[in-house]
Amino acid sequence: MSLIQVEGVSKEFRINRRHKGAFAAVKSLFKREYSYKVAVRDLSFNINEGEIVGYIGSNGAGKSTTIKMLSGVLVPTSGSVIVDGLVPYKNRKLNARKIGVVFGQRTQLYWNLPMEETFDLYKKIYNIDTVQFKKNVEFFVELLEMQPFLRTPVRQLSLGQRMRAELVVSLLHDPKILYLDEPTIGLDILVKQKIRKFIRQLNEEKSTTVILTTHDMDDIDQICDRVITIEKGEKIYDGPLEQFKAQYSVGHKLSVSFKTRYSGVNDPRLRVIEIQDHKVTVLFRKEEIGIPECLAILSQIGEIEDIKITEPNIEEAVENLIVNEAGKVLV
Ligand SMILES: Nc1ncnc2c1ncn2[C@@H]1O[C@H](COP(=O)(O)OP(=O)(O)OP(=O)(O)O)[C@@H](O)[C@H]1O
Repeated sequence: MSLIQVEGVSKEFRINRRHKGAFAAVKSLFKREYSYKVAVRDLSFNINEGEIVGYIGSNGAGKSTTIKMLSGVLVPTSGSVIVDGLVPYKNRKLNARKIGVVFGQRTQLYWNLPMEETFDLYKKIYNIDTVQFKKNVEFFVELLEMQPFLRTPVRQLSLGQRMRAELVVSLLHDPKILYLDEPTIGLDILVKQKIRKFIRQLNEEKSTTVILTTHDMDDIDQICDRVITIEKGEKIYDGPLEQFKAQYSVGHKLSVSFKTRYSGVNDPRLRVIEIQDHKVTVLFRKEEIGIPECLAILSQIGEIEDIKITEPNIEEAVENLIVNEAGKVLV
């Protein structure tokens, strides 16, 4: 049976309607008016133990609302959520022992305490066995290279150091599932790489199931095996990352600079997307035409000075998928 089972889940928020003016404020004391916002609609998916799933979509698509229902913070309006045999909102305490949560924009750390003492505090909160605790602290501190700043108060840590600390406190009690909401937001590329590598190692060594929401498509590319895409509250894709990229990417990009002015190419497999004097950029699909053949065709136009090939990009694939789906709705 799957570790996480989401079946026909919807979440609707009731929003207080406010009218302008003093009279309207008085009137609203007697008669409240509401509007409703459907944040998630008829959502279903299953996630097995040990999977790393990227949960992606545009701003306001419903990602955080889903994670909050999985972690028991929000109650679904309809449908069922079962996490490791429990209904999260009905068993918040038990569920909390099975999950770790990191929200990139919110902290679980204590400003004035150094990490060493914060770890001790979490040991008490979760009542973690001493042997398990020591083993975990050692393991995480080494993997995330945290030794140099264990005794520094949190308020003096950099954003990257704090994010590593957030990860550790959410993992000290060995949760089966880790929910990560924008874990690399605002970090420099070196720290991002460190965190991505850590998440993969965690998954390999402890089989932790990871659900990651992010707008950074490199996170998805480098961490996840499977992608679920949600748009306007509805699931629009669920499958392997590689299939997602192959199905929705616009293709490889090839930019060629000529010694002389670019004079035009006529092959349906090469889609010209940009022309600048001596330079042309074309899109092509590797299934239709290989790079050597592309270059052979382009070299007939003139002498080539420089080339640049860009791999399909997952960001474009997401945009493409959303445009496709919007088209379907309109038809
Ligand atoms: N407490 C709330 N009350 C009313 N509406 C809400 C509430 N929380 C979320 N919403 C609305 O539900 C929709 C989904 O929001 P949600 O935060 O889940 O999106 P998201 O995919 O996480 O977006 P982002 O990528 O911007 O964080 C949005 O339209 C949002 O405004």
